[in-house]
Amino acid sequence: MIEKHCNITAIVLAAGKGSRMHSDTPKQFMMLGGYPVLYYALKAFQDSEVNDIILVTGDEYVDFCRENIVDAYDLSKVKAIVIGGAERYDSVRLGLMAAEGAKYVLIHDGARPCITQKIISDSIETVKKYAACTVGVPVKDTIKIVDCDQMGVDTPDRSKLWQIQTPQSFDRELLLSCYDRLGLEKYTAITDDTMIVERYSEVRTKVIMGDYENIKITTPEDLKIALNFLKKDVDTKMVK
Ligand SMILES: Nc1ccn([C@@H]2O[C@H](COP(=O)(O)OP(=O)(O)OP(=O)(O)O)[C@@H](O)[C@H]2O)c(=O)n1
Ligand SMILES: C[C@](O)(CO)[C@H](O)COP(=O)(O)O
Repeated sequence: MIEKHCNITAIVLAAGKGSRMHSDTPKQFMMLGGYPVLYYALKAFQDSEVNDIILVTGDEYVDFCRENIVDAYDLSKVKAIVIGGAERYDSVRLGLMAAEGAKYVLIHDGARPCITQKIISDSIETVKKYAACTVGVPVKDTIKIVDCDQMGVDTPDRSKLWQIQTPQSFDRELLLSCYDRLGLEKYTAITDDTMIVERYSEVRTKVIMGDYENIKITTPEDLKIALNFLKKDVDTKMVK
């Protein structure tokens, strides 16, 4: 049975250092089209059917986020600003613990500003049915497995490969129980939350179509690409 009325919380991650961006300012706080990168994801959730937003950031950026982003843009659904951890999954765990009362959580990279309302509503509809869901897109290029000398080892069948994005959406109790089983061990190879659910539960994650524009800003050229994707929305907002 699909539940209609339950608390849905977005957990927006913004505690990374952005080492691959090579910028003094973490990428989520860099300006893009007149707004901080992080603003776009928060605004998308503010305008969506999620009830609350938990923002996870570095301890030195809590005041900055509150004053310059949450209050400045009247993002009233942000119920807490939580201090993150060393790895992405540490930050998720801390956000998850703060999302008390949520039946479902949508975990999203603050560095993915091009998220759409369709992605959010499709994720909510799907997590209610499957308990674990991620958005992604089928890969367009050939993917090669290489060894440490960068010599080709194998070429997986592309028809089975998807590039995974966020939000990743879960029944909160399910994800919490998987994080409990993960414990405090350190795994550098954990790059998303669906891996944790695969490893520590029997639940299979439903993968749904995201959007090729829902890119993660990781390296400098991504800023130019995202700006193009966002430009029409930015122009519309600017004239309001
Ligand atoms: N300890 C961490 C690491 C990452 N993130 C967040 O997770 C998202 C995806 O991570 P990534 O792109 O890897 O960001 P960084 O860790 O900042 O980048 P890098 O790996 O280049 O240092 C980002 O919104 C980032 O702020 C986080 O909240 N806490
Ligand atoms: C969660 C993620 O965005 C899905 O593509 C990605 O795995 C995050 O990886 P990162 O190394 O933290 O950027």
